[in-house]
Amino acid sequence: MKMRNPPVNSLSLEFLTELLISLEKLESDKAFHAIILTSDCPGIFSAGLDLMEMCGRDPTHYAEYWKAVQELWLRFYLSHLVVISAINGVNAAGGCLLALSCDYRVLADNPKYAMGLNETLLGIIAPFWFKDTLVNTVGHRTAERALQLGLLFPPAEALQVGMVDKVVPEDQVLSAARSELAQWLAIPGHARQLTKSLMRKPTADRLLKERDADIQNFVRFISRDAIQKALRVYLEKLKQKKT
Ligand SMILES: CC/C=C\CCC/C=C/C(=O)SCCNC(=O)CCNC(=O)[C@H](O)C(C)(C)COP(=O)(O)OP(=O)(O)OC[C@H]1O[C@@H](n2cnc3c(N)ncnc32)[C@H](O)[C@@H]1OP(=O)(O)O
Repeated sequence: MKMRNPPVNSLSLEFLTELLISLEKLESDKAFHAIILTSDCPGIFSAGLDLMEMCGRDPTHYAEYWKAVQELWLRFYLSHLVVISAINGVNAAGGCLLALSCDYRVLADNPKYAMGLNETLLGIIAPFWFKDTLVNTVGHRTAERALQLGLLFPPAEALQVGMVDKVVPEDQVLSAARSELAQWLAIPGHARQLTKSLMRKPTADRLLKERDADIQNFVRFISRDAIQKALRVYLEKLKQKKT
């Protein structure tokens, strides 16, 4: 599955919906057993959630958007398919969450390709299920430091803390993901799927139990004047970087 939403694969509502439909199609076709998730945007895996969806819109839109974000995470996190990410670019916040929801992560060895949950740098907060997904991957202490500081880890550090499983030269990221896949596909499917569910269901259930409250919380938070201002300032900084 090659993500293509130029220029930065930001996860707009439309793009989230496309990803969701693609995933559902693959999951419902018995011929498919695995996905390699990668990017078609040079140097960028994903810039995360689309800030334009969270800025200057009305509460109904925020609620619709957040429901789609939740849905995509739940589907990826609990997918019965083997999902491996071949991370071939910088990967921030919501994009990093997508990679963390995969079963295995291969990252291209380029110092520019940092990844992490950098929400605090924007003056916003990673929701509890982003946090849980990170904790399940790197452990509590590393997650606590990474989340508070909004750290984006370059490849060597991402490997060291366990945020990714393998770092390979850039031209080998897809072949390395394919090689890894062979090992996962050699395991009896039902046993692997049930084990995945056993490991992940408690984390997903936390959100499933509180889904509506989580939407309301997001809408309340993102609608605050101070948060809207912080997002506008961040977007402006991104634009000024060019001049
Ligand atoms: C209670 C809970 C409350 C809230 C929870 C919210 C959780 C949020 C999760 C998120 O995912 S927030 C998004 C975080 N993402 C980032 O911080 C990444 C921001 N982007 C960048 O750092 C860079 O763009 C880059 C990905 C490193 C790429 O850099 P490059 O120099 O190649 O491109 P450029 O910066 O010029 O961007 C091109 C173009 O794209 C716009 N852009 C970038 N990122 C986003 C984004 N996330 N959403 C929307 N638009 C984005 C950027 O402004 C440029 O636009 P322009 O061409 O019109 O100037």
